[in-house]
Amino acid sequence: MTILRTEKLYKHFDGVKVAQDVNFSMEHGEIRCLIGPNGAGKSTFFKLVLGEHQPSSGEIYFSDQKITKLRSFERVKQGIAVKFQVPGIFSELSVWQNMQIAVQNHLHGDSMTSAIDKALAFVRLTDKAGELAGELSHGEQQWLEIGMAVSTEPRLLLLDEPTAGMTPEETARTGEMIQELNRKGMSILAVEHDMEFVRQIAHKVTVLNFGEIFAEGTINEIEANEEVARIYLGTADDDE
Ligand SMILES: Nc1ncnc2c1ncn2[C@@H]1O[C@H](COP(=O)(O)OP(=O)(O)OP(=O)(O)O)[C@@H](O)[C@H]1O
Repeated sequence: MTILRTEKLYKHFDGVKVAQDVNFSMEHGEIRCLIGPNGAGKSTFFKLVLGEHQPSSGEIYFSDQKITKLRSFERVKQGIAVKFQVPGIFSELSVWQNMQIAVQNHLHGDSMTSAIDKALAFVRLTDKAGELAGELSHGEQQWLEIGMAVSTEPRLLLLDEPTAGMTPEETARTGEMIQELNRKGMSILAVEHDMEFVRQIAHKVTVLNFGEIFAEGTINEIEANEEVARIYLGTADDDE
């Protein structure tokens, strides 16, 4: 059964096509990585899924329910969460207060407290609950955001470059976190540039180019695809 599916999705900005006939589908329980050159339309695709952009045409289905016309908050209620690349934390508030903001529209009282405790333990920030979010390291800030995104136990988690700016250790830890969430049943769609990280987590990879699905397959298939290498990975021999 699919968790996310798009049908002939198109998005134009003033005549410029940024999503073209995108027929995307991923299964429940899958970790999918979305890769592609700068400007390929990866963030736009996320925003379409989240309802931050309306498609020019086409449909979006979440767990077989059509969500194309739902507003963003309604999609969140259905079980879609996101962690964008640009930090969405309030640096002058504490780690706990940030978590509270993420959860308060969904839970109250004891259930809110226990959801926050659980999420903070998961991202290993329990000891830092009282610290200002702005004083956390870059990696910890990213994890706080992951904690905020998963605190409501979404069924689908969208991650936009979750390891950007991280040290190799932080990147490895983030990969483990994603795999742990996935073992608990969460489906994950991640935009990622770090191919080593993609190899660590992805069940399958989708390559976008000029708003179109250019290729799809396992990481081995994608890395062996010379056309992908030419447009993106920069490893193909162009000299022939
Ligand atoms: N609101 C907008 N108005 C007009 N054009 C836009 C808008 N948002 C994105 N675009 C254009 O759509 C194209 C796809 O952008 P998008 O940010 O989705 O690419 P991306 O694959 O996420 O790139 P990157 O890897 O650099 O983040 C780009 O040409 C961009 O300039």
